[in-house]
Amino acid sequence: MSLLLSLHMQRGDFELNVDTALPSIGITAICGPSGSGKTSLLRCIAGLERAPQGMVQFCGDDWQTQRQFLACEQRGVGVVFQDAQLFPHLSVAGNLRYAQNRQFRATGPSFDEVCEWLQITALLNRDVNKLSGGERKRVAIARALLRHPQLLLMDEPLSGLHDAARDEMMDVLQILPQHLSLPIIYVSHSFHEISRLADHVLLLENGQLIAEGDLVELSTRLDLPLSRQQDAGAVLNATLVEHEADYQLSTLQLASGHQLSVKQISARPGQSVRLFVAARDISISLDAPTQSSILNILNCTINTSDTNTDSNAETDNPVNRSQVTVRLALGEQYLLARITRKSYDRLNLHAGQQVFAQIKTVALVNEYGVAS
Ligand SMILES: Nc1ncnc2c1ncn2[C@@H]1O[C@H](COP(=O)(O)OP(=O)(O)OP(=O)(O)O)[C@@H](O)[C@H]1O
Repeated sequence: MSLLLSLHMQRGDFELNVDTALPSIGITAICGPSGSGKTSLLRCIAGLERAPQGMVQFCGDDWQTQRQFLACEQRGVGVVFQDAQLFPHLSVAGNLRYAQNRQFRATGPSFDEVCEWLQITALLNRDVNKLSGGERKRVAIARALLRHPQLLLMDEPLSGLHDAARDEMMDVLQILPQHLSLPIIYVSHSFHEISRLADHVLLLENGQLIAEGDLVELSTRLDLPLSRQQDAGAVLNATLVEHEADYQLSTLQLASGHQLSVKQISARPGQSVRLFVAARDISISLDAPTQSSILNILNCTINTSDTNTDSNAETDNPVNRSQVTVRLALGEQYLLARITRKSYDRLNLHAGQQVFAQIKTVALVNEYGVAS
């Protein structure tokens, strides 16, 4: 663990309390609803804000103790804000050169490498005031990386982008950890973003850390708000088995031995891939369907169910709710299935029952990524 945090801060009615140790590799997401304290926590880590009772230590270096407080510049962190904050009087290249001339460390990626990863080489001579929202964000990330930070912090870097630009940005961000050996902390309220990008997750609610851990494990826990979101689902680790070139499909295998067909992906056999299976894309059958167009029919066991799924329902009584989220065990991994309470009752589903989960292959299109 490289980033030790003990942060306690009171602001009117809002109280932030976070004690944790974050991993030194990969992307850690800070996730939670609006006002839960995500940005406040990020700013405390960056040294842009001081929690009066706080301790921050990075790789053995004290950034904040009772007696000292290093400012952002002294911590050597790169920060990407929601609104990019580019220098308006400088071109794209000018913004990048400004950062390159103020590097925290000698070691780090080159100018050309960063421009290639962020796909901004063609933009270098452009006026930053005439860039699209997505382009501005990519330049802001490049600028942060060119300072050679030892930690990269990003606050909702995809906010304000339309769906297509958001997907493009996620493609770019997804490959960054493969090139960089620095930890990234990523603030977002979007489970869709987090399921694609993060390895480790901190969940905040009203300033309190309610859960923390590996995304694969947290994504299917029914006691956490992630499983109640509209876009809830399971993040799974799988291995690419083979490609079916004739059908433009690829076969993935889970640790349990279950196999899944997905749209052909650009990984090699044996390579690890991450897969996201949305809860709403799974249906449950008591018998193995034999005449079905659905390719992915997985034999699994009901682990547990959440009858309080539609949290916006007007009543707290589970009996009056329309949806149920069912957690299905595939060996050590889990899937979530979102079904109607009517189907749940009609099939008399219960924990321990053997069932078949059906997942349409086309529902898995674009929901995967090659693991870093
Ligand atoms: N400068 C400030 N002064 C006083 N209160 C603040 C300040 N900034 C934030 N707050 C309050 O602190 C709480 C946490 O805010 P914060 O911005 O950290 O939440 P968040 O989870 O990042 O929210 P969002 O997703 O809406 O950006 C909120 O109640 C907010 O109103």
